[in-house]
Amino acid sequence: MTSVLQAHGLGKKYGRRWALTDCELEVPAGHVVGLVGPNGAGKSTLLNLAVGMLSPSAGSVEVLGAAAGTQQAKVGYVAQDTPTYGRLTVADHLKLGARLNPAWDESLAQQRVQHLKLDLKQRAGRLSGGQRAQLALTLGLAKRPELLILDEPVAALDPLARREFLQDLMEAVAEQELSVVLSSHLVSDVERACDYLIVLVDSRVQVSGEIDTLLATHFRITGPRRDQKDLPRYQHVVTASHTDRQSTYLIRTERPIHDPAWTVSQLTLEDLVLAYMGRDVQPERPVLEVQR
Ligand SMILES: Nc1ncnc2c1ncn2[C@@H]1O[C@H](COP(=O)(O)OP(=O)(O)OP(=O)(O)O)[C@@H](O)[C@H]1O
Repeated sequence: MTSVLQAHGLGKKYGRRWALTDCELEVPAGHVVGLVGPNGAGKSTLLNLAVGMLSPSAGSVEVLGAAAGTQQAKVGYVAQDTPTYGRLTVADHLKLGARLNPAWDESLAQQRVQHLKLDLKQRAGRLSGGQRAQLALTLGLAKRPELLILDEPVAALDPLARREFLQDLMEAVAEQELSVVLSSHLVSDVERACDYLIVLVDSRVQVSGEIDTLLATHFRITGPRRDQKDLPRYQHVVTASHTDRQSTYLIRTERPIHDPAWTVSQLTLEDLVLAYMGRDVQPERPVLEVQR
């Protein structure tokens, strides 16, 4: 199956500072991919490279099997600031969408506008932030893309609207051949809607893969204090912490853990994400918002 997103040695530099470094990714089609990471990690940079709005400073990126930016009819993109034209009405946006997109689904667009109670005659500049986001998302979905890329699509939505939007997205993925890559700060949204995870921190991909597989291969082990060098080589340490007598490791391994000295526990998605982000949640300065 074609990869929706494939990156090799991908990097982007703004001036002298790298915003994305050595990015290796291969995301298969048919997934809802959650791209998570703290502010400034490089998420928008990666998504902008994927849609061809930025060009790489190093390496390459392909989308749907072709160079990024060359498949615009098949790729929908909703940028972080949910761009709309302030002076145009909601109806104008739909007309524009219909004119610019060969696979435009007018009935889907009308249905969503009605359901969201958006006034067709209202100028976009007079909509609330959340309504503007919904309009931009409607345009993205009605384009009927093969790949929909959404940069923090639900950030401006209220909790109910957020849940409904993610539900719509999952239905669209189930009904049509749609793959989605969305960035989010909310682990709960990723948990609800995504089946594939990419964690990006400090301009590097820390981990990527199907969420079920990641959860089945990561464990917390706790037991009498032991040095990392004394763990088997097939147990890859993600994080380690020690007291005088006890060690706790978060490890990735494909093999069963038989050592009776360890108490083994499964991880939640939140544990896993936070472990790769390299630190615990600090209430006074959260790096990743966790909502239940
Ligand atoms: N146009 C630009 N010029 C210079 N530096 C930039 C530019 N855009 C982004 N950066 C820098 O690149 C780094 C990555 O930014 P990016 O917007 O990709 O992060 P992000 O993970 O999307 O963050 P957020 O979650 O806050 O949206 C940051 O350090 C940012 O300051």
